[in-house]
Amino acid sequence: MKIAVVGTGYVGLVTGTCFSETGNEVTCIDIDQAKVDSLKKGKITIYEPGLEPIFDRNRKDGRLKFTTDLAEGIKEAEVIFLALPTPPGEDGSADLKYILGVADQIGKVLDHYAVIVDKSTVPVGTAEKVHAKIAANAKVEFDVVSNPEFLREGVAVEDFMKPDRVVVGTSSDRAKAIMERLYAPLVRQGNPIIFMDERSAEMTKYAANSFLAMKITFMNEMANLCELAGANVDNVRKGIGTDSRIGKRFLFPGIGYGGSCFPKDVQALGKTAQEFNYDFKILKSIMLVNEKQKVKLIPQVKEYFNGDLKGKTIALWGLAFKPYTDDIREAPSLYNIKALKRAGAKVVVFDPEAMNNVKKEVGKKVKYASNMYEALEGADALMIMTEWPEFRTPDFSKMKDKLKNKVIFDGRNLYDLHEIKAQGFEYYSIGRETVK
Ligand SMILES: NC(=O)c1ccc[n+]([C@@H]2O[C@H](COP(=O)([O-])OP(=O)(O)OC[C@H]3O[C@@H](n4cnc5c(N)ncnc54)[C@H](O)[C@@H]3O)[C@@H](O)[C@H]2O)c1
Ligand SMILES: O=c1ccn([C@@H]2O[C@H](COP(=O)(O)OP(=O)(O)O[C@H]3O[C@H](CO)[C@@H](O)[C@H](O)[C@H]3O)[C@@H](O)[C@H]2O)c(=O)[nH]1
Repeated sequence: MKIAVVGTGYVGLVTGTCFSETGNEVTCIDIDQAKVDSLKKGKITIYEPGLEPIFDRNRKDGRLKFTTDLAEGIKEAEVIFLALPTPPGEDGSADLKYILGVADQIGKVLDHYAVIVDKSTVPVGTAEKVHAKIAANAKVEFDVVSNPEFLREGVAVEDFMKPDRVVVGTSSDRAKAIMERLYAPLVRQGNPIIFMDERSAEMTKYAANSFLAMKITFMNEMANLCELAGANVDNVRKGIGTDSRIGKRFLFPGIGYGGSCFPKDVQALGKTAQEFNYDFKILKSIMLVNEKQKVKLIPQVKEYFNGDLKGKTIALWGLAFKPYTDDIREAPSLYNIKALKRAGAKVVVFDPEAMNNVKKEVGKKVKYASNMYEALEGADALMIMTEWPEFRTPDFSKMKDKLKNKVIFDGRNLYDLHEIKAQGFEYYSIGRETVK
């Protein structure tokens, strides 16, 4: 099948690359000339484990092409994916200017029947808006389908190629048959394609992200209570996660959720509720708790230094919003850097992948170490922001040699309490007893 993907960012590149792998002819379109030039030369523009070999193979075989020209890119495409940004607008609701702008352009150049697919995360009612925009100019028949994407950064290829489910919202039998054919190689592995109406499909995406954010937030609040009550949240997590009605995943407490999706999508669903005059109380709580949780360790760091961080050097391990990505959008590390700087501390950071992105955002306000141990050289304390695997099994003696004070503030519960005690560290983590 010939398909086009408009927007070649994270989701667009994964979508285009994976669909070329299942034998389709894919053209990815982006307005960013530098991005398209780089992709044409074979230089991948995102860090995503496992994507590069598939990208290389299909590009070389001519199944994966790139262009900045929308009309050329969608020529003869049976399916046109919109994988465009939907950032929060000024009031927190999803900004549809990219989607509707492209829909307007498509209407002007479309010269054959095609299924236009909203792959971006868009509020309920968007498929109708996209339809109206295209219809204003289109001289041919077309359908608009909602097909939200559920991939996670870092495991995006796996999530795309073996989806738990594929959700397709459409009221057109013609579009349904095309989507069924396109997804057949992926859903054949036993994972269902769930057809529904457009509005329910749009709502499903926000429901999934908000539910997961709620699960994490619940555990963060449980962790805070466990600390006060002398319980261990890790035990509680295991105790409830084994109940299949609750499930083991997304129960890990920490310093809040971040990334390009949960924060904006919980906020946008809240805005949708407001539009319909519905007071969705739990969403408000999720956002409030998460804001506080991100900087939860800061008061403990201050207390350790008797309230004064001026002149103290704090080392940060981990900057990305989660491991296996260089993405720092809404990363808790950025909020902690800000809080530490505001309190007068010096900050030295290390992350295996996200250093360049942080340099662009934070510049010279912090010092950049070339490895995890260099970050500790003469530092007064260590804070852990991201659970990269190399931080899980460090050389503790090397750490003790370099750190001025043997103290760790761990936002990701990386270490066993007995082991860290045996190593002689003072250790603060989330929802567990402090080791002194
Ligand atoms: N990143 C994720 O993990 C993820 C997962 C599921 C869903 N989503 C959703 O998918 C959508 C896209 O997210 P993303 O992370 O891929 O965004 P992104 O910012 O990485 O990529 C968007 C791309 O669109 C391009 N673009 C902007 N205007 C354009 C135009 N007029 N024509 C062509 N290209 C244009 C940009 O240059 C950019 O390359 C969002 O709605 C997001 O919520 C993201
Ligand atoms: O038990 C957990 C699991 C996750 N997190 C945090 O939650 C955030 C989001 O993690 P994750 O969901 O793995 O990352 P994303 O790549 O943002 O993926 C989410 O957002 C995407 C964009 O909408 C969706 O497609 C995915 O299904 C959804 O998981 C990160 O800050 C994690 O540190 C926790 O604190 N505890």
